[in-house]
Amino acid sequence: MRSPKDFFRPLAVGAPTPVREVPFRPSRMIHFFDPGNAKMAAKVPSIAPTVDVLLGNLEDAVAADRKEAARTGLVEIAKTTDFGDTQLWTRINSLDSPWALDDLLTLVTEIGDKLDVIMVPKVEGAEDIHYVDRLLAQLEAKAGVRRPILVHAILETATGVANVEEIAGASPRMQGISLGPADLAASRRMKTTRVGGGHPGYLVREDPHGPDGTAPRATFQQDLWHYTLARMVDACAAHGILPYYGPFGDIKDTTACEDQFRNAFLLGCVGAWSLHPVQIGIAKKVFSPEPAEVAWAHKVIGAMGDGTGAVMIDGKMQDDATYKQCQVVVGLADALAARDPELRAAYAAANEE
Ligand SMILES: CC(=O)SCCNC(=O)CCNC(=O)[C@H](O)C(C)(C)COP(=O)(O)OP(=O)(O)OC[C@H]1O[C@@H](n2cnc3c(N)ncnc32)[C@H](O)[C@@H]1OP(=O)(O)O
Ligand SMILES: O=CC(=O)O
Ligand SMILES: [Mg+2]
Repeated sequence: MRSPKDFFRPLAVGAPTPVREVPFRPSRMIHFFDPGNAKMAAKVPSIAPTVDVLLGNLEDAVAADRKEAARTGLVEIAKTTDFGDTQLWTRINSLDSPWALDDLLTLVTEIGDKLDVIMVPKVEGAEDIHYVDRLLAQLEAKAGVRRPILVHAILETATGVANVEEIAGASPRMQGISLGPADLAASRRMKTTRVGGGHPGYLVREDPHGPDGTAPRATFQQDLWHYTLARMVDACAAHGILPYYGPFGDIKDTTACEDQFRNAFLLGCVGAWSLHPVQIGIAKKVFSPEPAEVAWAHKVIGAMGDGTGAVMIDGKMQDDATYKQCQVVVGLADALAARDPELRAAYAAANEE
């Protein structure tokens, strides 16, 4: 095992120095597109200004005989598109596939200076991140890439979930983790065929009541993903990296998508994937704190002075802990407002009320 003193040393001579802190850049939606699909690729310049992250997907959803076209397409798009301050990410093929090595070799060599984050699917443990970490350092050094490309893991195997803490802390390149509910369901042998979201069969039922216990008993649908998401959020927070909800596959059910995204937001996630343009606005709405909530947080911070002691505001007790909660909300709102003029105006208006 390497000494902790070496944790922030480059893994190849000439590779850029690893970051000490993951930069917090808004990433409310990671918008997936297939760079080998001409129709989707043509939409990239118009979608780029409307999203926080554009992700050229090379893995699942790209057919085996279209893998090279997707890779080549991404290189072309990265070289010819002005992304402004929108981040460009990619999802490479899984490390046990015949394409992953060429994905990394080609992308870092050709567009390493354009890529912010590489998403690695089906990560099982720290060893997967170590493999990518060293290879990236070698390729960055060879290609003269000057800032380190960060790594994002998808949590989508039972083994990955069992090892989530070590994955989160495996490298200073670790930017974040997304829940991958579709592959995770398969890996765990769960009996859902949906991509994320709830299931009507996963419920609790009210106790028997009424005369002789025969009254109709209400049922309450539960969240299949709560345990994993909460575990993932804790692992990410403990290691100073960012947690995300992944895909919601029922594109037409925008209401349930919004609910699932909001659960993730409330639990600590900073964003989710958008698979279709209709999900972009949902993620933007959900992962931006409500203006009234931001105004409330400012009010608490203002009333708390140096952040210690206890005060009452509108009948609610505030102390050091709620001060910190409010700082989380205000910190996020400030970061989003710096990128999003509409949100900036909405927050300013709510503060003045
Ligand atoms: C479990 C996982 O791994 S999830 C991650 C992997 N999956 C993906 O990345 C899926 C990405 N999304 C898609 O492939 C598509 O959105 C699909 C297949 C779900 C639906 O596609 P379509 O049937 O074409 O949807 P629809 O007809 O509503 O599309 C409307 C328009 O939006 C375009 N569009 C659809 N999805 C996207 C997208 N993600 N990005 C950009 N444009 C898109 C379509 O090309 C179409 O364009 P047109 O109006 O010029 O014809
Ligand atoms: O890749 C995502 C998933 O849900 O599987
Ligand atoms: Mg998957």
